[in-house]
Amino acid sequence: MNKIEHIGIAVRDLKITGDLYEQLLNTNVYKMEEVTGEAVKTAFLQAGPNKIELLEATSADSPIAKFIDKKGEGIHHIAFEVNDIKAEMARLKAKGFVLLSDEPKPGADNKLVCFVHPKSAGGVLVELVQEGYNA
Ligand SMILES: CC[C@H](C(=O)O)C(=O)SCCNC(=O)CCNC(=O)[C@H](O)C(C)(C)COP(=O)(O)OP(=O)(O)OC[C@H]1O[C@@H](n2cnc3c(N)ncnc32)[C@H](O)[C@@H]1OP(=O)(O)O
Ligand SMILES: [Co+2]
Repeated sequence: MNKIEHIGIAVRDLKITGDLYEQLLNTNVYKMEEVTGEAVKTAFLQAGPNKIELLEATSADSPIAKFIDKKGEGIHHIAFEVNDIKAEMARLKAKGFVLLSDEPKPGADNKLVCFVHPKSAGGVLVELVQEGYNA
């Protein structure tokens, strides 16, 4: 794992919370993108070297909708950058971590992603992201 690539925050309204975070971080949303495979739309802000990903559900069965229904708005996941997502998935699987997909999936921001079940990671939803994937 190279670094924290982004922190994912579940929000009810991307525009409202995006505006709030622009004030908070004194910066602008630099990218908005829908990820249909995850039933989410995202907004990205940069805080120095760190990235914040705001996520709004696009359907009632979105993981973000379920999360907000259960826990309210707030930090949803931590994403780590990896060099070789398939090798990392194999390494984690061999160590007994529960992965939420057998293969990496297309993510936002031209990434390839996979998730580790929060029950495997001390109650934290962990995302692995590999840079430079072009769907
Ligand atoms: C890929 C696009 C973008 C990117 O970065 O490129 C994204 O990040 S998309 C982010 C949205 N997509 C996902 O989150 C996909 C992975 N998530 C899932 O598959 C589910 O949300 C899952 C399996 C984590 C939970 O789904 P489930 O249907 O099992 O919901 P439950 O409410 O029954 O949860 C079971 C259990 O886990 C706890 N939980 C759920 N979500 C989280 C979370 N984000 N962080 C910590 N814990 C979580 C939940 O509280 C339940 O625990 P319990 O003790 O039973 O209450
Ligand atoms: Co993410």
